[in-house]
Amino acid sequence: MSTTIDEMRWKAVVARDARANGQFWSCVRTTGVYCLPSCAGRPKRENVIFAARRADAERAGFRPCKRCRPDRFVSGNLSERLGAIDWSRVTTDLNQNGWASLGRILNDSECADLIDNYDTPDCYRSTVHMRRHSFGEGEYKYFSYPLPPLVAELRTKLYAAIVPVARAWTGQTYPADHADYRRQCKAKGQTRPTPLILKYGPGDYNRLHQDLYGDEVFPIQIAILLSQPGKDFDGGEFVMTEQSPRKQSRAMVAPLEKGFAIAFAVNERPKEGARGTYKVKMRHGVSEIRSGSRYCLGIIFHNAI
Ligand SMILES: O=C(O)CCC(=O)C(=O)O
Ligand SMILES: [Fe+2]
Repeated sequence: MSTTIDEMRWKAVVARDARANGQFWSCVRTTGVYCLPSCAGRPKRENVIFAARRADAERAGFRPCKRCRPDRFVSGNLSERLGAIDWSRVTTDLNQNGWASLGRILNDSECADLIDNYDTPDCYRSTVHMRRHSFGEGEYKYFSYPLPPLVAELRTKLYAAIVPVARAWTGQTYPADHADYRRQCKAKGQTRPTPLILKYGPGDYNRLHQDLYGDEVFPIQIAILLSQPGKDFDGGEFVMTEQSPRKQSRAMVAPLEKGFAIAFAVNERPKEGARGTYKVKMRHGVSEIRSGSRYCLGIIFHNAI
C-alpha cells in the first residue's frame, strides 16, 4: 500500500512531530486556524487540510493558531524566509495603507546578537541622542560600512523584493540591484550608510518623522523589532500617520513582535481616490515605552549625505 503525502503529514500531526514544523501547515476548517504539525490541538482528520506554504494557508483565509503560533515560526536561510512571504499581499497592503507586515523574518538568536552588538563601538559611525535634536527620547546608532553580514544581506535582499512597488509608486526606474542603487545615491553625494539600531528605555519615545537624508529618497523602508512586547517591554507601539490633502491625519498602529518586520512609506505614496490617484504623506514614530527596553533595526535603502 502506498502512503500518500497527506497520510504522512497526518501521522506527523498525530505524533505532534516538531521535526515536521515548517515543512507544511495544517489548516483546521472548523476553527479557521492553521497550525504547526507539533500543535497540541487535537483536530479531527476530516476537518484538516494541508498547505505546503504558510502563505497558501493565509491566502485561503486561515488565521494563525493562538496556541502554537505558526506565524512566529522561522527556519531556513534569509532567501527562503523572504521567498515564503506572499509579496502580492504585501503589495496590496502597501498600496492600500502605505504599510505591510512582512511577518517574522529574524529568529531569537539573530535578534539577540543584534542587540548584543549595540555596545560594540566599531560597528557604528555615529550615535544620536534623540533629545538633543528634539527627535524624542532614546538613542540610536548608524552602522558603518562594511555593514554586519546579516544587516547587509537584509538590505540587499529586501531591496530586491520591494523594488517593484517603489517603481510603481514613483514611475522611476530603480535598478534591480542595491549595489547599483547605492551608486545612484553616490552620484548625488549620498554615501554614508543609513541602517540603524534604535534603543528605548522607560519613558522614551520617537516623534513622528520621515527618514530623509538628501534628495535621493527610496520610497519604502523596513523596520524589524528586536524585542518582545509584553515581555521585554510594554508600550512602545509603532505608529504611522497619513496626511491627505485637505484632511486631518489618519493614525495607524502596526502590530509588531520580536523578529517581525514592517515595510512602510518613507515620505509620499500614491493613493487611489474617487477622482484618480493623489499623493499622501506618511510619518512614523514610536509611542512611549512604559517599561523595559525596546530595540529596533531600521533598514533604509538610500544612503545619507
Ligand atoms: O523604533 C521603531 O520602531 C521606529 C524605528 C524608525 O524610526 C526607523 O526604523 O526608521
Ligand atoms: Fe525612522
